[in-house]
Amino acid sequence: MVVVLAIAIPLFVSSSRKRSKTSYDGPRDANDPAPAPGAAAQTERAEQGGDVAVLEADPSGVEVVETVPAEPSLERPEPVQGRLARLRARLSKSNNVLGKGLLALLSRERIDEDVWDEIEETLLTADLGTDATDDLMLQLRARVKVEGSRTPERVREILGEELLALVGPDMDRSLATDREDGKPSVILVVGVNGVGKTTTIGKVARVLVAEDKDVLLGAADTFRAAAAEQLATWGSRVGVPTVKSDQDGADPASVAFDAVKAGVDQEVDVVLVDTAGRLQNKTNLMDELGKIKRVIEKQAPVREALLVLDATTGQNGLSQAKVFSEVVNITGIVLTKLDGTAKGGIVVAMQRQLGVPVKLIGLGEGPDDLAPFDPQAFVDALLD
Ligand SMILES: Nc1nc2c(ncn2[C@@H]2O[C@H](COP(=O)(O)OP(=O)(O)OP(=O)(O)O)[C@@H](O)[C@H]2O)c(=O)[nH]1
Repeated sequence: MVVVLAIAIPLFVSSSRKRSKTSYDGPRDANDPAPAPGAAAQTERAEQGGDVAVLEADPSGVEVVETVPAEPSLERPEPVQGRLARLRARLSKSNNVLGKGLLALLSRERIDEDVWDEIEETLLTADLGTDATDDLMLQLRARVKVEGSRTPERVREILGEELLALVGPDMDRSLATDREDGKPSVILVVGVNGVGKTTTIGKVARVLVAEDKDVLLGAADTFRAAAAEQLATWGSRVGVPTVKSDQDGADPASVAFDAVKAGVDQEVDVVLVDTAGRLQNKTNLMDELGKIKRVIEKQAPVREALLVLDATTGQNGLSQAKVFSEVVNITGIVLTKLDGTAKGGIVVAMQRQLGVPVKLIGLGEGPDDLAPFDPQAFVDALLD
């Protein structure tokens, strides 16, 4: 099998990233090994605008081809700070149903059983799930009773506090993106097809580049040939290399192995591994993902397994989610397409069902439309 490692070398780096980091062809950090003989000449040729192809024998018998297309300039990803605040308008559908709808109902002077029924229906419509809806109803009834007359400001405060408690402000939503024990952090990304895995990996790579991390992508979604190409394109826009196979239907575990090996050899901070979601049955899925994880862990532990879920599928996504969580130890959820749904309550439902935090949310198709999930900013966006 031939594995292609596509590395985009910029001619002009407009961002503040260190020039050498984007090429991964020489000493990038203080602790990096000395460059291989010829590396300087290779970089020089690339800087002059030429393509470079390096063939080398991999100890596992896999032929590795390294191509270095010259790129005029790299994109500069947006800083991550305050992204959810910037993207809050994208939650407008959820905001109208969950936030504004509830605020209006709870602000009524008299809240009789009919109004409570409407409140319950609103929560269920927003896909909060029955458990969370029951809990929130209990809390709201108790607080409204104690409160007596309510100003709109007070209603907003109460609802804000209760929604925040439901979303779980204390869950650890950090991503493992630092090297540990001299190894890169490997992040495995799983989920059914079409939920936005490849797009999410591309966006996460940009987030990491904005944080000045060295990143490498592994295209272990070998089911759809275009997926690997799509991933490599995302990477090349920000100078991140992709390890992929040039063969349709290649063994995904083998690509994952090569990607992590390249990540270890090149001393990157993070290796993000894309996987295919099109698997006919659970046994097949278990076998394939299990194998991918095993071969990766011959070289470095999988520090994160992110499950990507499409928010627009609502409660239907939950059964898929459960299957994946039985196969791999999910450490976080990425909820995509929250910009296209009124069902913002799905954040709470997913977390409750799977017992793991939503770490990232997708709020559009743009390259920087992915935000770290911040419970307070999320609740504020729903209510304001
Ligand atoms: N509106 C919106 N669209 C999104 C978001 N995330 C991904 N998409 C779109 O969803 C579609 C599918 O995304 P992919 O990344 O190809 O999905 P995938 O899970 O990798 O699919 P396969 O490779 O077929 O398994 C694309 O058109 C994306 O642009 C999001 O947060 N909001």
